[in-house]
Amino acid sequence: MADTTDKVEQKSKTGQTNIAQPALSRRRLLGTAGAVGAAGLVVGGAGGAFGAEALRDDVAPLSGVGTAALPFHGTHQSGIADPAQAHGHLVAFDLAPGADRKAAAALLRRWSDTAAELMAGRAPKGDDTGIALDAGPSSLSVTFGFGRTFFDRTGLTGKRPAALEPLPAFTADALDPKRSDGDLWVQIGADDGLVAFHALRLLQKQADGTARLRWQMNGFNRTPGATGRPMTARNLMGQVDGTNNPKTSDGDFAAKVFVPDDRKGADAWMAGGSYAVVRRIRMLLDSWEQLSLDRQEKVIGRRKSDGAPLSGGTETTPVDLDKLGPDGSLAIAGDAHIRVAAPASNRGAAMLRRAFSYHDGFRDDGAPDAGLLFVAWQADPLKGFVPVQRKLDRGDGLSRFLRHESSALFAVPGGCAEGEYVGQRLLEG
Ligand SMILES: C=CC1=C(C)c2cc3[nH]c(cc4nc(cc5[nH]c(cc1n2)c(C)c5CCC(=O)O)C(CCC(=O)O)=C4C)c(C)c3C=C
Ligand SMILES: [Fe+2]
Repeated sequence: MADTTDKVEQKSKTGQTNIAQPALSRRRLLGTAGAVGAAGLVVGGAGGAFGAEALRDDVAPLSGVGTAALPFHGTHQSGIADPAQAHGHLVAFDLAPGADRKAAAALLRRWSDTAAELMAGRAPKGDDTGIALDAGPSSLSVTFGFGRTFFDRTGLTGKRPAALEPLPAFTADALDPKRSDGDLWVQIGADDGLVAFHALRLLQKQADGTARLRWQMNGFNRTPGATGRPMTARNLMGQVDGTNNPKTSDGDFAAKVFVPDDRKGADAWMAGGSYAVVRRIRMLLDSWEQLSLDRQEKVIGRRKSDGAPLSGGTETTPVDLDKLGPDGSLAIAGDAHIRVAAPASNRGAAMLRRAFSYHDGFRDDGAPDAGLLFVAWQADPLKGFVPVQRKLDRGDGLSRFLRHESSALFAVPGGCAEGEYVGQRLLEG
């Protein structure tokens, strides 16, 4: 998951703007006041002496979540380097029989135009459902990608990137083909559930006749403002997840995540783009929750409370994989998830993890059908997800609590300029 520490500052770094909205709805203002009031109640309830201490600087002021907007136009698509939003929809479509390259281009144009309007907080052109009428953009992002099968169906086989070769089979895979792969992929994220669903519904309607829904998954993350101490998000196992992601401020961030601009040959159209590996990973929460806190922390190699590595320090302290404990054993166990997944254990292989949690009810045995919609972004899957998953698949401490249930790989082109649409360089180049 993308690092969400110091979210306000990071959002501005990644191009997010706050749209001035003089007409904030009454309900929105009441909601903010209500949240502040609730925080006040907690402070008051904790007693007088503690009340003063609770007014510490590290409690962030609540802000208008609805006013934040991400840019649709630019070098890269939004929804990659930006912090993951509170609500997510991942959707794959297959082209309808007879839909050709021209039809696909028209669809990407329709989708891009609509996404640009919605992300700016404007009403879409044409018919609207009204689902998000009184809401601001709420950090909406809409990100489009192409699956391997798209290229044959549109006569573009010659432009299919080598990086879209199918992912290798892993021994722990229990993949459902109906919820895997797809010709087209749309990732929608927003900090408001109605704004996210509104985008999903409009794009689905606009696909009518050209593309059919193949699979759809819904996810969530912590809502901005839900905690007074904004930090890296937690997953459904309770772990702080996303700490050691590449940071946008790292000198080599772009090299790890985005396809370089000087790309030549069949996949030159992918300049500024990225490859998304999408995996629905169910967590075996009944088994996981039976582990003691100590065992859970050893499985990951980090403390559960604050995400600090077991080699010492705070969440952001670099991990010391060589550190020995007082008894002479490794502070971070040999099979700890962060040891096995670390770039240092995988010849530098790195990816940007930007996940959503999911909960789809309960299975027949009563276990939660819940886990992670794992989305990993990288310039080349063979230098990111693939070598790391190969290593994890040999059995890190976490693997026995996970089931990989679906998988897909998409080529996500760079962003487009105003007046253009995402994928234009592929479809018209
Ligand atoms: C193939 C790549 C990875 C899969 C699949 C994966 C699944 C997965 N991970 C967690 C929880 C955590 N992962 C953490 C770190 C981490 N994970 C990967 C890769 C995959 N994880 C990497 C590359 C790293 C960073 C390693 C490092 O350099 O230190 C952590 C620790 C905090 C963090 O750095 O993010 C947690 C927690 C779950 C629950 C999961 C599948 C459901
Ligand atoms: Fe992980």
